[in-house]
Parts: sequence; structure tokens; C-alpha cells
Amino acid sequence: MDIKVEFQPRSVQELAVNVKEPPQKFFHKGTDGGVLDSAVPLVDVPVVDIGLLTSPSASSLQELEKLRSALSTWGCFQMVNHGMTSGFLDKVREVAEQFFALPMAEKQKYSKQEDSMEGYGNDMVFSDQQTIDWTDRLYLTLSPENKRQYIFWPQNPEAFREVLHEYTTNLKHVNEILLKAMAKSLNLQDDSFLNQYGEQASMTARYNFYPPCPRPDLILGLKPHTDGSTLTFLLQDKEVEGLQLLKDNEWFRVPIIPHALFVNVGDQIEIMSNGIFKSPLHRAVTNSERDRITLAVFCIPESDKEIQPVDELITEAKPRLYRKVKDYVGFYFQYYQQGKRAIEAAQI
Ligand SMILES: O=C(O)CCC(=O)C(=O)O
Ligand SMILES: [Fe+2]
Repeated sequence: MDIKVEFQPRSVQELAVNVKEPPQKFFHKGTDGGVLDSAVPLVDVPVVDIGLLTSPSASSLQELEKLRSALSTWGCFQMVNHGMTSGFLDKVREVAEQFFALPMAEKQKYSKQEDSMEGYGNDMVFSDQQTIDWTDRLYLTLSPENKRQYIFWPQNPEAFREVLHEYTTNLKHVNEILLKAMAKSLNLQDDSFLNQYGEQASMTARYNFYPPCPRPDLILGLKPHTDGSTLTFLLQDKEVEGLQLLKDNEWFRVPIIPHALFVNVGDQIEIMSNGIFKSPLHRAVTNSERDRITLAVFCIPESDKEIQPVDELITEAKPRLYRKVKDYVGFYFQYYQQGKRAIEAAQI
């Protein structure tokens, strides 16, 4: 008797190598159909110099204004002069590349458990209707350090942990500078956003690995979403483009600047700023030729801290838009997997 055994891939990476026609669950339907429109224009995302934001010179004021304008129109910017050398950023990219290039059995030593986020794996499936993203991920808690689960931190390549630790230390510092600068740019006290953070604020990393996809016209690497963070730092692939942003109902491609980090506002800053800073809708598209690897680091306030719009930003002309929320990230992911925006639950 001829028994047909269906191939069960353990990752999108494996699927990409072994299957010519991807399963239906990856295909976007409805309004998301026909995702890759080759005519998507490139957006000129503002470039902000972190060194200038903290300098006592007149150019500091100009840079603060650039930051305010970038975050209130696009909700993002390309960050330069962040204190990390190009060589170091290359190292961060290199260890990620080396990890995803390991044999499956080696990567699976860091597999996430079914019901948790952390570790190596792909989309959690909540329903048959869900569209699955064409990506494998490695998800890690970076800080607070006592919450790190080292069982998920690769020991191969050898430099992985040390490089990621150094990257975390740098981003923590930059995050503080930025939150203060953002408050200052709105004429608020420096710590207006930071004081909603709490002592146990966290940072999490998501390595996104997008293998080549045979149907980039119908399959997305990451479905349209906003981030549940305060700020997200994205280290883009150095050569392969794929990030797109929605503005006024039109998609735009985000260019690669190899030594810059792409920074975007997440929902929690949209809430704290009473809607002045925008959490942009974005997605990652696929391509049929090359792997693409990105590293997103999400900054998140302490989970039992309530966050809400800063008092001074609620005026008669601009009434309060969002209610108080707690543990935003907790319910964010369920909304995300259903293709819905969690911030709507916080809207008044
Ligand atoms: O890979 C990208 O370009 C986008 C990643 C992203 O948006 C995310 O991880 O939230
Ligand atoms: Fe994102």
C-alpha cells in the first residue's frame, strides 16, 4: 500500500527549502491580498543625531524639533551617532546570521515552549483563520537581567551572549536619552515619560529570520501591525530591504542605512503622549531570493505600572484620547495574532 506521509516542517526556514507551494495558512486574504505592489515608493525617514540631542548647543534645539516632527508625522526616524560603531553593529548582525545558519537540531535546543513567547520558534496559532507570518524568530528577555532566561540564549556562536549583552547596555542608555529628549521636545519635564516606566522596566529582543519566499506577491514576512512597546529599536538587515510603513493609507518602503538604527514609536508612547507621537503601522514583505534577518528590541514599562497620557498633554483643545492601561503587552499579542490593533481597547 502506498502511504503518503505529509512533510511536517519545524520552521519556515525548513519549509522554504522543502516545499514549492506554501500552505494556504500563509496566504493573505481580503484587503491584505496582493501585498507586494512593486510600485511602493521609498520614504525619506528623518535622520536624527543622538549626540546633538544632548549637546548644549543651538543645534540641539533644531535636532529636538526634528525629533518631535518626525515622531508626530511618521512615528519613526533613523538614529545615528548612537555610540555604537559600524563594526559592532556588524558583529550583532553576524552572530544572528551564524545562529540561524546552524543545523535545525542545534537551533531547537533553544525552542520555545508551546504557551510561551521566549525562545526559538514561529507564530503561535490561535485559530484556523489566522494568517501565519513567513518568519522564524528568536525571542529573548534582555532586561531586567534577573528575568533573563539563559536557557534560550544561544551558546553557539560563542560570541552571541556577550555581543547581545553589550548591545542591550548600549540601547538602555540610548532609550533614556531619547525618552528625555522626546519629553523636552514637547516642553515637558525631562522625566515625564520615564517616570511611567518603573524600576523593573523591560527590554525584549526579537530576531526575525525571513527565508526566501516563493510567493512574495501574496505572503508577508510580518503582517501589518503596530508595536506594543514604548520605543522599538530595529537593526535592519544590511543588504536586504523589506520594512514598509503605512501613512495616509499608502505603503512606503523604509531604506537601509547600515550604520543607523531604525527607531519607531510603539503604542505605549502613543498613549503617554496622548496621540501626539504616532505608533506607525508597519509590515515586513518577503522576497524570493535572499534571507533577510532583522533584530527588533522592544522597550516596555514595568508590567504592573499603569500608563496613561501625561497630564500636561490633555487640554480643552486636545482632550484625553486614552484611558489608563496596565500590562499592555499582555493583551497586545492576542490582538496581534488576530490581525487587530490592541490600542483600540485603550481608546476613549
Ligand atoms: O523585520 C522588520 O523589518 C520589521 C520587524 C518588526 O516590525 C517587529 O519585529 O516588530
Ligand atoms: Fe514591528
